Amino acid sequence: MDKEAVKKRIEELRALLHYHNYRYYVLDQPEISDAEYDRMLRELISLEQQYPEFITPDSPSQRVGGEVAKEFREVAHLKPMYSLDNAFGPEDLKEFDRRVRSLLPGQEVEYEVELKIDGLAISLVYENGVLVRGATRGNGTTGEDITANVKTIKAIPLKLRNPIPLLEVRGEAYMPKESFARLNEQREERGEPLFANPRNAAAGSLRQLDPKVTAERDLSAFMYAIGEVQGYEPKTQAELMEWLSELGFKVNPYREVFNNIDDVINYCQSWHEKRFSLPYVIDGLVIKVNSLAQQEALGFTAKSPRWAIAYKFPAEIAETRLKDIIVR
Ligand SMILES: NC(=O)c1cnc(OC2CCCC2)nc1N
Repeated sequence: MDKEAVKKRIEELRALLHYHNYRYYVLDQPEISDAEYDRMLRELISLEQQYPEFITPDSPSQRVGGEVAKEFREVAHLKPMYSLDNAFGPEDLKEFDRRVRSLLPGQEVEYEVELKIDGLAISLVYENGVLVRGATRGNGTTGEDITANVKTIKAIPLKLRNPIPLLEVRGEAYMPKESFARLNEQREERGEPLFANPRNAAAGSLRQLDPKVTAERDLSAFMYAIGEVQGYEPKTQAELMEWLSELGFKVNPYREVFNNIDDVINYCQSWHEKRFSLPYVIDGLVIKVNSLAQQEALGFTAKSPRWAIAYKFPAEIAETRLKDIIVR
C-alpha cells in the first residue's frame, strides 16, 4: 500500500476499534468476536510500527503505555472534587429533604437517585474530545496523575463520540466482583496477600507505577458528574447522565427521578437485598437534587455539596461480605 492508503487504512481501523471497544466495554453488547477485534488491533499496531509518524495519543494501540513511572505527579483539579455527607437511614434522608426544601422556599424539588459504586473516585480531562489526563481524587483539590493507568480501562473512551472543547468528568473506577474473585484466587496460588475487597483491589490496581499491571486487572468505570466543562450546559442531573452516555461513557443504568423523599426512601430500601445480584459492589445510593440551577443555589459546605447525600446500607449488611463477592 502507498503511504496515503496506509494512512486511510489506519484511520479506518481506529474508527472500527473505537466502535467495537464501545460496544463491548461500555454497552456490554459486542458485535464481533474477540479474535476479530484482536486481528484488527494487530493490523493497526503493525501499520503504526511501519509509519510511527501516524501514531496519535487517542489511537486504540496507545491504551497500554510503555514506560514505568517513577512516582505519581500531583495535578490540580480544574474544579474541586467534593466528598458526600452520609445518611444512615430514612430519618437522615427526611432531615436532608427538610434542609433542602427550607433553602429553596416555595420551589418544587426533584431528586435523581443513583447507585453508589464502591470503587475509587477518578477525574478525567478531555480536550477537543481526546483524553489528556486522568487523576485520583486525592484531597479534593489535587490528586495523583494516573493518566497512563486510566487509559488501560477499556470502559473509558480515549476519544469522545462527539468532541467538545473541554470536559472534566468524574466517576468511579471499580473492579467487577468476578474479576476480584479471580484476582484473589491467582494471588492465593502465588502466596501473595489477598485484597480485602474490590475497592481496595481497584485502588491498588490504579496506583500501580507500571500501567501493564493495571491493564491486567480488568477494571471498569461508571461516570456520574462533571467538573469544568465548555460547550455544554445541562439543566438537570438526569440530562447530564444521558449526555455522558451519548458521549461514550459507561453510565450506570439504575437511576431514577422522584419528586418526594418517601419514594426515594422506598427506592433505597429496595436495594438492600437486590444489590447482591449486581456484578459490582455498591455501598449505598447517592441522592442528588435533580435541577442544576437548584444545586448552584444550594452550593457547598466546606467539604460536601448541600444538594447531595449518600444513603449507606445499614451496618449489619454494610461491609463487603467476602462470601457475597464470590459470584452467586
Ligand atoms: N460512588 C458513586 O457511585 C458516586 C459518587 N459520587 C457521586 O456524586 C458526587 C460527585 C459530585 C457531588 C456528588 N455520585 C455517585 N454515583
